Amino acid sequence: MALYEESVHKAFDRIKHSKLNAYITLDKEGALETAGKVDDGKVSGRLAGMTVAVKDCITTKGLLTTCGSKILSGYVPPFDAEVVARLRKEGAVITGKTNMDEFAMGTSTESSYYGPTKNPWDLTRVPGGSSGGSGAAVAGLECRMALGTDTGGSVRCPASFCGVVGIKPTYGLVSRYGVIAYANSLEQVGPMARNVSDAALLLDVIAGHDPKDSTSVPHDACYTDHLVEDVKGLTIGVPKEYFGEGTDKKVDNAVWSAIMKLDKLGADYKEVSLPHTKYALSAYYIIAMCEASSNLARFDGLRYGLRIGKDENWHTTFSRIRAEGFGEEVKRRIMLGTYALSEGYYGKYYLKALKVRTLIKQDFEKVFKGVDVLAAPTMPTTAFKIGEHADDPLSMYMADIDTVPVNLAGVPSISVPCGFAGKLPIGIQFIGGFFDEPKIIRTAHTYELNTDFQKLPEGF
Ligand SMILES: NC(=O)C[C@H](N)C(=O)O
Repeated sequence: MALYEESVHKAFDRIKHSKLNAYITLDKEGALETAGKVDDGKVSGRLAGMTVAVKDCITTKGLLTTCGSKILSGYVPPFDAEVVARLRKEGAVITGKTNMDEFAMGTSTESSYYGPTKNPWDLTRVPGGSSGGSGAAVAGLECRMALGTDTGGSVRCPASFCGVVGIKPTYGLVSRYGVIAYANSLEQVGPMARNVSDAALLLDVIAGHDPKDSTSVPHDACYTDHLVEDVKGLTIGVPKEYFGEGTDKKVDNAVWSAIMKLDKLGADYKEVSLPHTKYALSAYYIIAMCEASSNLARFDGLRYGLRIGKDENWHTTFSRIRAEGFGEEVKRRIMLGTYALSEGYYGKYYLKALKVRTLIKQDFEKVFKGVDVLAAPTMPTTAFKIGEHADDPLSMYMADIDTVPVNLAGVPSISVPCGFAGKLPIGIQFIGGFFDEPKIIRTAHTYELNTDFQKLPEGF
């Protein structure tokens, strides 16, 4: 059997016996077809023959796309998202659609209608979210790389919990055309992979201007050119608000060891402050829920997706479909977002949150005048137990404390493994200024080359 076809068979064999529930939909037939064409020399490109899994909120022509929700049951898009079209153009072998928190709302992948995904390092724990299926599939060798989306940490959190690499690009760098929107002003599609080189390669393919997305920015760069081992003269800022209280001691220590390692390799570090960090979570959740309440108004089951009961008047049918089709967390956010946007509360919540967002952005702009990159924990803890936050949504929101400021500001960040607490991986994030992906990729790559935290979970 030819080389790439064989690698597809291997991946699908692993998936068949997997306990992870990383995928919602598989496309073995399509994957074998593309791999066969690569083997025959009919398809080529920078990702030729490489297996890539795609988060289920990114539309794929002819392939079920559910966003982890019952309301999109049976929805098969007639078009590809721009990022998917770019994958195909470069010869990628798309394995299938990965599990996720419903409409990307969550930090654990537990809110998926299709059941929770398990963490390959410990099956009793969550893989992080909302791109938990992508993180688990990469860590569990069920694909070589994957796409996720990061609205408030959804790529970096599962990267951290699953011991892989994840990038949240600068806002506007990657097209959102064909990405089912949760909170447009915050989200970006980002690569996930087992090492920085693969993540940079995937970013090369998906980044770049797309006239079909009005927020897409013309900006050319080759990220794989920056896979150099060199941090000499680089100044690393260590934001004091990201350490200490609320952060697991083991996470704190691992991140500090990473900073010391980079110092030894020739970088300098200094403590800095991002003083508005403490307001980031509230601002993020208000803005994200407001945008979600507006975005999700389009799901009425009348044109596509779930259709139940017999059709009655418009209002009854519409309400029944939405009541049945959306899960609890999605409903909570629609209601809270609608409330925050309503007359009398709009100024008090939504407008205020936007003002806080500006202050947070300014914090980053100021700090990057004195440092090249920032280093901080990606998550304040390692992967938590499935069900641990089930009855307390607020405690789940709190886990996003270190990731959401980056989305509010629009700057890029990369998460890489930096140690273990017991058998559970810990992640460090390197944050850059606008379009400073080359710098954070160089820092992460140099760090990765000088450490050995790129391990496979036991049994894989
Ligand atoms: N979508 C994300 O980036 C995840 C974030 N925890 C949220 O629920 O909004």
